[in-house]
Amino acid sequence: MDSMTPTVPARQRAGTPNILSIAGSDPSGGAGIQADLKSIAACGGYGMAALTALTAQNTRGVLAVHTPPAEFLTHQLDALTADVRIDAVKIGMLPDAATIAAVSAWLRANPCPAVVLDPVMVASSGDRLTEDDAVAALRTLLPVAAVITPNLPELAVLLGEDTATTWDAALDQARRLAAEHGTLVLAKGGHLPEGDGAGGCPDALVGPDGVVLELSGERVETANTHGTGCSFSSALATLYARHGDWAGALQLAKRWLTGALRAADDLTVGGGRGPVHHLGQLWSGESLPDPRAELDHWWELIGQLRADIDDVWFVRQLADGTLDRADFEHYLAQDSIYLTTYSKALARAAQLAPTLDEQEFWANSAHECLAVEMELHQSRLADGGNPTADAISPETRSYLNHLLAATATGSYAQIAAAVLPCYWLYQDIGTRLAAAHHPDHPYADWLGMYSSPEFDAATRRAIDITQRAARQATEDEREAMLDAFLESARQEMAFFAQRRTAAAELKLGV
Ligand SMILES: Nc1ncnc2c1ncn2[C@@H]1O[C@H](COP(=O)(O)OP(=O)(O)O)[C@@H](O)[C@H]1O
Ligand SMILES: Cc1ncc(COP(=O)(O)OP(=O)(O)O)c(N)n1
Repeated sequence: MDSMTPTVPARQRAGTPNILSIAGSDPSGGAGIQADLKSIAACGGYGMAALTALTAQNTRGVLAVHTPPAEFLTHQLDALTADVRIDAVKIGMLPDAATIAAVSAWLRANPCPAVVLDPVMVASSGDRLTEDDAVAALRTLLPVAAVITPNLPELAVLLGEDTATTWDAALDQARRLAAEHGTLVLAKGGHLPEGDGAGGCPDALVGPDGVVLELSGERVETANTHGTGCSFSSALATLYARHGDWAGALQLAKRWLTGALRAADDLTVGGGRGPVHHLGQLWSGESLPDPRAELDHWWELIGQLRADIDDVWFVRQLADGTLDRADFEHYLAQDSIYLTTYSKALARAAQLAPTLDEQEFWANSAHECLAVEMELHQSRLADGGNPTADAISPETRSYLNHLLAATATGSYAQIAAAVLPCYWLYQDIGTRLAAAHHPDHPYADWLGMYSSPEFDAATRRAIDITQRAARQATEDEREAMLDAFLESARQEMAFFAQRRTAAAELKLGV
């Protein structure tokens, strides 16, 4: 049978991606293609499977392996390429050299940029899944992969070395394997001995030049870890096909796998090492792993606060144009004080930014903040601006203290999260107040600024940057980001709700 349809690159495809697993069968459902299909489904892909081998296996071990003729694997693969767009491929158990040759020939004829190769050799029960003399053939297949996902013993066999006993040694081996084959290597710490110095179950995506992304995963207390390697590699392929970014896909895959391990003991499958619960998170109502979901979730968390802001006297009166001029000028004076410190937080984000692009965004924002907004504010102040520290209201001081603490001690990701509500809430309110924006509105220029396409674009960019930082953050750092974001949102609310104080009135000559 001829292969007729070229494999289509996977990057950022709209809709559900088609993911092909080329792997062996585990009738107990915890590893092999059964685990792959469940993982693919749980991570939002359409799963397909071409079988390389049938094992007689349960949760205690592998009793027998039957390998169909390699030509029949070629028939399966050709049947798919003749009909189905394949967005990513996961390769698992390849029992012998003939099977490896068939997969290699098919991939040469149908190149796919999104191949995750899990070089399965020995099941954790100790049973061999690949013939000894097939290891050399397996090495020749490695360059077709975008990512290779060996466990520590497999990593060592591929290099012809001893198994790493420390995380640093594992990272070094992964880097050398990546350099040798021009791929990324996912170093997995699941097999690290206790006291190796890494703690938990770390993973790292490693390229020829070193670590691209390192994740410090917690070790979940469960005996049910059968098929973790199969499940992880399928999740990685699926999430890459959905989002087009290996580091982001790894973050999501790791979080999903940790959730599946946490739910593993809810299942009762066999008397040995049982499977992880691939669908546990979906069944308990969690949504699909999605990099956009993190900030959507944050936004939902402040849903009530956003609704409450619309009811704040200041916002209501601003919208209907009845806001007293003295109240508006008091607000502008406080905002001017706020903006001088806020721009310093933006400048600090520029200083810590990991890319030139993000540095430029934050630096421009700091400048805009001072030059454009201050000018607008000061032109409207009765005394021409220049508020002094004496005039700071308790609400402004509290917000500034929060920002100062975040910039003094927080990481780049935390600072991004802390400055985000000022963009996002103003853009949100600005969009709704745009309905009140007509040339005769007493505060038309102010309303116009926060409902402009430029401010929308800047807000979108700040959200995207924060989202990317959240995706690459550790679990602890993401929590700190959320805390910073929620606190800034609360401070925004208090800022809008503040009333003129006698001291401020005196200073501002109201
Ligand atoms: N008990 C556990 N808690 C958390 N993560 C685990 C646990 N066991 C395995 N993992 C993770 O599962 C993934 C695959 O596990 P590993 O044992 O390294 O590979 P394999 O299943 O291929 O032997 C790794 O990310 C590892 O950190
Ligand atoms: C058919 C089949 N393929 C692969 C494996 C190995 O799976 P893995 O995810 O490495 O998990 P453990 O076997 O280590 O639990 C398998 N057992 N069967």
